[in-house]
This record gives sequence, C-alpha cells and structure tokens, in this order.
Amino acid sequence: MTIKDKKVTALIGPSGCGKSTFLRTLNRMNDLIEGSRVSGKIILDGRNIYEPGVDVVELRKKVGMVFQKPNPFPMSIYDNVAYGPRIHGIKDKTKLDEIVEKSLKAAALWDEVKDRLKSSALGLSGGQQQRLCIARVLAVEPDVILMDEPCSALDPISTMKIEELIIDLKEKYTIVIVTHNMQQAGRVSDFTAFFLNGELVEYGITEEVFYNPKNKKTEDYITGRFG
Ligand SMILES: Nc1ncnc2c1ncn2[C@@H]1O[C@H](COP(=O)(O)OP(=O)(O)OP(=O)(O)O)[C@@H](O)[C@H]1O
Repeated sequence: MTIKDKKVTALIGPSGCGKSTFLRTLNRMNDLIEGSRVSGKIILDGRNIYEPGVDVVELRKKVGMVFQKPNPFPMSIYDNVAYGPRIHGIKDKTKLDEIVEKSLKAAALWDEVKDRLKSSALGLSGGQQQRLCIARVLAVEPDVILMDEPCSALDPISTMKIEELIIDLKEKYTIVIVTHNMQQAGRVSDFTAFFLNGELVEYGITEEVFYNPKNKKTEDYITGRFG
C-alpha cells in the first residue's frame, strides 16, 4: 500500500479488524507493546523504518500521532506546545514563542487561547484539548500525522472543527486517520483503506472504494451488511 504524500488516507473497517494496530506500525508505536512482532517493511523517504539503526525518537518527530482521547499534559497551554521543541533542544524564548503561536494558529486554536497561554490545558474543552494535541504534534514539524479516531470523544461541533482542520492541514502534511465514521471518511479523505480480520481488503480513491468497490466484502461493509 502506498500512502500518498499530502493527502488524507482513511483506515476503515469493523471493530477489532486491526486499523489501530496498522496505524501504530507507521511510527513504531507497537514497539512499546511487550511481545509484539512485526514483519514486512514500512518505507519512509526511501528507508525502511524497521531497519536496525533507525532513531525511533527522530522517527516519531517526523511521524506524529494524535490519539482517540485528547491527552494534554497537566501543564499550561504554552508548555504543552513548547514541550516537543524543548526536548529537541530549542531553548530560546523568542523562538519558542514563535513556534507556539505558529502551531496554535495552524491548529485553529490561537484565537481561543492567546490570552490564557499560561492557564492549564486541562481547563480547555474536549475539542480544544484535541486541537491542542494537534498543535503539540505540529510544533515539532512532522511530515506525517497519524490520527486514531481523533473525534470519537468529541461533540458534533468540535468534530466539524477537527474535520475542517484536517482538510486544511493536508496542504502541508500527509495524514492517516482511523475512523469508525464512514461519513467522516467520505468527507475528509482522498484515499480509503478497508481492513477486515487483520488484513487489507481494498485500498483506493475514496469515491471508488465507497461507490464502486472492487471487493464484495468492501461492498457489504460499506452498504451496512455487517460491522
Ligand atoms: N495484523 C495483526 N496481527 C496480529 N494481531 C493483530 C493484527 N491486527 C490486529 N491485531 C490484534 O487485534 C486486536 C484488535 O486490533 P485493533 O485495536 O488494531 O483493531 P481496530 O480495528 O483498531 O479496532 P477498534 O475499531 O475497535 O479500535 C488487537 O488485540 C491487536 O493486537
């Protein structure tokens, strides 16, 4: 499967089919699970990310991740966004201010928080927290953003804001999103991959997978016969 640069790819399929597991292979998050085993290759910028000698911290900087439940750190809004750049060695206050502002703007959150950057991130609404988590990923300048059901804990208005944000972000970033919501996959993605029982069944342009699926199992899932 070739994940296209600066496009949104949606991973769909019934519960337990392996969407999240597949997503987590893309930045080696499964390495953190004891006893996990990976075969095959994931090629990013011409190099297999599972090759010996790959710096996993650098890889995860390049391939950022946003989780199902917003998980801001228990610190200020500013410090949440500055966290990654600081870890990567940026100490200059002016530079950090710039990164924080730029990332919050890109995550469509700046106007809502610019007057309370020193307040705790935990005081934000769920939708704002999720956009903060996106800003935190953007602050380390990734190439790829992985999103694991980023809207499943959010209300419809916050969901709409995140979807608009995803569409804006694909100008600069390659996005892979796991979603349970077929309408969401239809609205935000350019490409869709359908998984079933741990296998990739079909992958293609979203409209084709939705309206003209090649595989009978995809058709059955899309038309609601199971899942
Ligand atoms: N290729 C695979 N090889 C071995 N185990 C797998 C594979 N894919 C998934 N699994 C296992 O199947 C279970 C469900 O996988 P996963 O959570 O990725 O599914 P999901 O499609 O994201 O489900 P949900 O939509 O409910 O979040 C996990 O325990 C995972 O370890």
